[in-house]
Amino acid sequence: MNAITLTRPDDWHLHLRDGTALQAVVPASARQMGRAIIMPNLKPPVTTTRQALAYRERILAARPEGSAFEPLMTLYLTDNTSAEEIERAHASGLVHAVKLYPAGATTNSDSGVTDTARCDAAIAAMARLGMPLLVHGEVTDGEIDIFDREAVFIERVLKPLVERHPDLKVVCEHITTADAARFVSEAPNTIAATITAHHLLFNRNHMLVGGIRPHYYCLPILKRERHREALLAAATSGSPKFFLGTDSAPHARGDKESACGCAGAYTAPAAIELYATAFEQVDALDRLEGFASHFGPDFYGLPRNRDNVTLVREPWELPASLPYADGQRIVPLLAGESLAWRLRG
Ligand SMILES: NC(=O)N[C@@H](CC(=O)O)C(=O)O
Ligand SMILES: [Zn+2]
Ligand SMILES: [Zn+2]
Repeated sequence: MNAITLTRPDDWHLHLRDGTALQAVVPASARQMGRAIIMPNLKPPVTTTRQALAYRERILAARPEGSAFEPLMTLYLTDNTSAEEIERAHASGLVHAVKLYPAGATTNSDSGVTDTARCDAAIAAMARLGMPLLVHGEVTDGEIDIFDREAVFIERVLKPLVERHPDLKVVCEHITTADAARFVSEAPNTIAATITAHHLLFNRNHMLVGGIRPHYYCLPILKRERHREALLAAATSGSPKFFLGTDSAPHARGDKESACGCAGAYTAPAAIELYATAFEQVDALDRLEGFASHFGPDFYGLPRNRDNVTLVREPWELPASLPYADGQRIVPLLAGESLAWRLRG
């Protein structure tokens, strides 16, 4: 096969930042994706509908001329989020989900939730309104090994949460383990997951063997090969519970190549090509369209995109770096390396 045409994909987990960084990264996603669920972990976080709508305007203004890219906004859940704020968000028609960051789990999560019991009223409102809760599923307990934090979160936090709120729609974001893939597969249809391209392509050896490679460092951290294989099996299974979410998380080169480097892989410039590479490894390119373009909107209750994109088998090299905020540069994942598939146009 030398070309594949798909319904235009959407990105159900994307970081666009703000200010000049936003200006630098929006065109990459807008070129590929019809829509994207926009993460609210700005500084300060997007905790109110008003902030989300203002942020949406800034994203719209950063789109290239003629782009129809549609940002789907989210709120950042805190211990103090009220049921009224959830109702306001839902009534806006422009805020599509609410994001749960356990406090301290990842980049800009200091204002996150300390105990989900404190958010019961807000979560009950979401369950009632059919608004999905998007979960960064890692415990933050210092005693739990970083490679175990997702599996422990499922047992300690997620299972009790969905038992308390059986109608709640949940997206387990950027899952990285066989444990999470199994939990989602066996759960009711209210529970789905996004999977990043980098977790489908790489394991922890890629990050740590032969030198430490900071551009592979993201959270949840890359795991063992058996977990990568389980994720690839889930993504290519044809199950509508698993869909595309890049977790493209831009950080300036100096913040990544550092003694204490930031977590996040910048994958937006080659997102669909990276997914195609992963799917082709297991001869499952015929399953890419469902994962990339159908199952996400179906879960969120939105229409599928009506236009198409075409991927062609045409080797190309990712740039070594790209312009970023305030004269800084950003290094995309697989910078300087070659990919077999290229998005046409
Ligand atoms: N994935 C990451 O490693 N980083 C994300 C935060 C997140 O999605 O957890 C970021 O905002 O930089
Ligand atoms: Zn996260
Ligand atoms: Zn993320």
